[in-house]
Amino acid sequence: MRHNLSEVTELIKDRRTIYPEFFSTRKVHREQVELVLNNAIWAPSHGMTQPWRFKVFMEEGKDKLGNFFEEMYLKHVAAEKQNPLKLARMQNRPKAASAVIAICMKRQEEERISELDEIMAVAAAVQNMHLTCTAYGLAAFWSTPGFMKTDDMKEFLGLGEKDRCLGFFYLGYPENEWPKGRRKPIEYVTEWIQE
Ligand SMILES: Cc1cc2nc3c(=O)[nH]c(=O)nc-3n(C[C@H](O)[C@H](O)[C@H](O)COP(=O)(O)O)c2cc1C
Repeated sequence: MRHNLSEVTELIKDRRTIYPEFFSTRKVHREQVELVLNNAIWAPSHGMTQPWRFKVFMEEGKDKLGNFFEEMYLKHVAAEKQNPLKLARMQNRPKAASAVIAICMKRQEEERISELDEIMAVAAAVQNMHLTCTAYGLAAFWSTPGFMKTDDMKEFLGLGEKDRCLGFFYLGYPENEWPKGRRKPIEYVTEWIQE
């Protein structure tokens, strides 16, 4: 065995989504965010395109992001569906976090690799990030608001026409006890074909 399998399994099972409303005021340092990103980039990618791109919002950058979220919510959520509580949450979440990382996918100019493969590679990178956070004891949340798909978002993040924003990754320290997770056992999700 090349690694401690029980530790790896423990880490994978311990990874949890913790929302920014449950982050404490303790700050995550830039060096920690750098380590999280340095682990992200070891994800696999088809053709080694390494399509992940990150925009890290910290300090005052988070205010900019929160204000932009407010604007996007008001613009892109139909007036009759708007909810003041959801709007306030959207705007306040970046403030509650130490860092918010915009998760982006850079599309290859030649489009040799399928868009789905590029997106899956970025998702693998996000899992690396989330596991690294868990190892650190950091709370993290991958958010995918509907307006991430808009041209406004692309412009805000400086993305190209074929690139994609795949959501926002919030980091902080948890305020409360680490939550427990649950999953359906593999019998519910697996079919074995042996003959
Ligand atoms: C691609 C992706 C997008 C997600 N987007 C949201 C989201 O927009 N809002 C939300 O509340 N949770 C979101 N989540 C978190 C899931 O709700 C969470 O992973 C799930 O409830 C399982 O909990 P766990 O992460 O603690 O195991 C997302 C998760 C993934 C993988």
